[in-house]
Amino acid sequence: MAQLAVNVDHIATIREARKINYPDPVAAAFAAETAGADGIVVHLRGDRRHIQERDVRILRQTVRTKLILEMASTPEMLDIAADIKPDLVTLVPERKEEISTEGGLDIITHKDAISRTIEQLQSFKILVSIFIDPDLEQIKTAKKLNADMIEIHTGAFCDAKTEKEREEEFGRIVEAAKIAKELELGVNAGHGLCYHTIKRFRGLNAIDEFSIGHSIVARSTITGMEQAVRDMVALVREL
Ligand SMILES: CC(=O)[C@@H](O)[C@H](O)COP(=O)(O)O
Ligand SMILES: NCC(=O)COP(=O)(O)O
Repeated sequence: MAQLAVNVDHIATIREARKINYPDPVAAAFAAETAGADGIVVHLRGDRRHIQERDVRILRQTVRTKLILEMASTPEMLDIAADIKPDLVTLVPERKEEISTEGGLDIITHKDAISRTIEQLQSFKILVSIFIDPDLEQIKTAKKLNADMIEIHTGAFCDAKTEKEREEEFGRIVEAAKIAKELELGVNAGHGLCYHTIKRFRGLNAIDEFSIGHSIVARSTITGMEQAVRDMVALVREL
C-alpha cells in the first residue's frame, strides 16, 4: 500500500510572508500525522525562504512517523543533517532564483561530489534518497552511487499541457519506477501532485511513497490541515 509523506514547507511560506511566528509548520506536521500521514517532509533551503533550521530541530523532537529532510548537497546542509539526524535525507537541486524545484538532481554530472555526500550521510546512519527526473541513466547512477532510494520528479507529468504529453510523462515515470524496483531501490515520487493528478497512479504499485505538499497546504487554507491530509491519505490508500 502506497504511503504519503506530507511536505509542510508552505505553511512556513505563509509565516515568512510576515516574518512572524505563525502558522507553525510544527503544528501542521502534528495535524498531518494525526490525519494519517506516514512521514513529514521539509526542504531546508540555503536561502531559508520558508523552513528554518529551528523548524527542523523541533520537528526532530516531535515527529512520530519519520522526518524527511530535503537539502542541497552542500557542506552547510551536511553539517546540519549530521547534527539533527533526520530519518531520511533527500538530495535535491537548488537555484536561488527558482520559484520551486525545477528538475531532478543531475547525479551523472556531479557523481563524485554526490557520492561523497551519500557516503557521509550514511556514515551518520541517515538513509539517502535522490530527487531525480524519470531518466533511466540517472536511476542506474543512483544505484551505482549506493543511494538507498530515489524520488521520481513528477513535475513534468503534473505540468503537462496536453493529454498526449501527460501520458508520455506518465509512461516515463512508470518505466523509471519499474527499473528502480528491479535495481532494488526504494521508489518515492513527488512534486506538483494534487488531488486530481494523484488518481492517475491507481494500479501502479511500484511507488512506495508520495511526497506531497503544496496542494495539501493550499487545500488546508479552506478545510484545515487535518481534513486536507485525510483527503489525500484516502486517495493514496486507494491507489
Ligand atoms: C523537491 C521538491 O520537489 C519539493 O519538495 C520542493 O522542493 C518543495 O520546496 P519548494 O516548494 O520550496 O520548492
Ligand atoms: N519532493 C516533493 C515534495 O516534498 C512536495 O512537493 P510539492 O507537492 O510541494 O510540489
